[in-house]
Order: sequence, then structure tokens, then C-alpha cells
Amino acid sequence: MAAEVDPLFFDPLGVDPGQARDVARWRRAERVRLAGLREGLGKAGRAQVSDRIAGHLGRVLATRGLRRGCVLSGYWPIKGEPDLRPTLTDLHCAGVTVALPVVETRAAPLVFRSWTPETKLVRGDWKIPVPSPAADRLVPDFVLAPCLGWTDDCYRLGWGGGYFDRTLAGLTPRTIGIALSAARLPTIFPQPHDIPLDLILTEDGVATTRPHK
Ligand SMILES: Nc1nc2c(c(=O)[nH]1)N(C=O)[C@@H](CNc1ccc(C(=O)N[C@@H](CCC(=O)O)C(=O)O)cc1)CN2
Ligand SMILES: Nc1ncnc2c1ncn2[C@@H]1O[C@H](COP(=O)(O)OP(=O)(O)OP(=O)(O)O)[C@@H](O)[C@H]1O
Repeated sequence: MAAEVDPLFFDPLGVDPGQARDVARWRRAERVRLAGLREGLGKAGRAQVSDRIAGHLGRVLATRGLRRGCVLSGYWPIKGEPDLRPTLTDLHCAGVTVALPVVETRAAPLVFRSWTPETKLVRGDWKIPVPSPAADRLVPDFVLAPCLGWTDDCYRLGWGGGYFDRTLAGLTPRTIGIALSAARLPTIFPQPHDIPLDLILTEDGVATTRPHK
């Protein structure tokens, strides 16, 4: 829609359009900087970060009520995001129903589809590997959201599609942001559409949380 035609478009909803435009521009620059920061770690550095996050994740999920039969959405890593695929396999083997997010309609909420280690993935929007439309559609109880940047009040800076915000406007799973410790930002200049996550997990452990809903 309008946001797709012009990435700087922002429905004011009482927000000063000039200010919203400045925020969008600032976020674009921060995305480039933060992606560069992650790139700079190199393959080995990123693998170490992934392992450390994976090391914390099981305990964090268990503490927050994840059990057999729950539906958890992970993500298929792109562009240097922490790779938690081994954890997704472990969770599947432990009886958790694992899903992956899919952009089935641009500028709409994400759809979640079932994933197992046997699932053949197809190339989705932005070339992200996703389960095919034949895979079961699920409603997640837990969502892992990869973050380019994060704040102490649990806001997330993502790739700029607004997909998680649109999705979380209609669903209320427990949400765990997955991020590099060094990607902490003083603020993302929250806009009316931004929805904070429940918790941010980095290679150093739980960085910050919001009170339970
Ligand atoms: N691994 C992974 N999977 C994921 C996400 C993610 O962040 N990581 N997503 C998390 O949401 C969703 C996909 N997110 C997307 C975010 C942006 C664009 C995109 O087209 N970006 C445009 C710029 C958009 C803009 O600035 O308005 C581009 O870069 O050309 C596509 C998909 C679902 N799957
Ligand atoms: N609930 C919503 N309804 C309509 N538009 C939305 C909604 N949430 C976000 N958007 C639009 O999406 C665009 C990008 O939002 P934002 O900068 O927060 O992306 P992001 O959270 O970094 O991206 P992503 O979640 O895809 O990684 C904004 O222009 C915003 O207007």
C-alpha cells in the first residue's frame, strides 16, 4: 500500500508527518550501521554469538511457560542474524510445535506455518526460505523476533517492513527479541505502530524485560 510505494510514507494519526519522516530516515541509517556492526563480527564471531544466545534460550523459554504442545515461531536466519536453527530442531524433538513466519501478502500481518527438520522450504518474499502454503497454518504462543537494534524498554528495530508490528497488533504471543548486545539503542523514537517485545535476549543473557501481560 502507500508505505510500499513510498517507504517514507507514514499515516500521521496525529503524528507530525515531518517528524515521522525524520524518524524513518534515521531508522534507515541505523539499519545500515547495525547490519555493518554484525557483518564486522565475521562468520566465527557470529557463530559464537548464536551459540551463546542458544545457550540462554532454553531456560528463558522454560521460565516463561514453554512446554510440549506449545507453538513457537522461530525464524530462518538472513543477513547475519543469529542462527538458532539447532535450537529449533531441539525444540521440535522435545515436542514443541515449531513454526516459521511467512510474508504471504505484502504490507499485511505475517502468517505462521509449521516447520519440522524434514520440511522442504521454498523461497519466499525477500528470498527468505519459508514453508510452502501446504504446511499447516498455526497461531504461535511464542515468537522469536530477530532485532537489528533494541532498547531498554524492549522496542525493536527490524528490517523496515513493519511485519512484526502488524502481526503483533492482532496477536498476543510471548515475544522474545534476539539481538546482539552491542545493538542497544537509547531509543527508536517509538511511533504509534511500534509494539514493544516482552524481553530482549542477547549473547550476554536477558538484556531487558517488560512486565508480564
Ligand atoms: N529471518 C527473518 N525472517 C523474517 C523476518 C526477519 O526479520 N528475519 N521478518 C521480520 O519482519 C519478516 C520478513 N521481513 C521483511 C522485512 C522487510 C522486507 C522488505 O521488503 N524491505 C524493504 C524495505 C522496506 C521499507 O523500508 O519500507 C527492502 O529492504 O527493500 C521484507 C521482509 C518475516 N521473516
Ligand atoms: N500495524 C501497522 N499498520 C500499518 N502499517 C504499519 C503497522 N506497523 C508498521 N507499519 C508500517 O511499516 C513501516 C515500517 O515500520 P518499522 O520501521 O517499525 O519496521 P520494522 O519493525 O523495523 O520492520 P520488520 O518488523 O519488518 O522487521 C512503517 O512505515 C509503518 O507505517
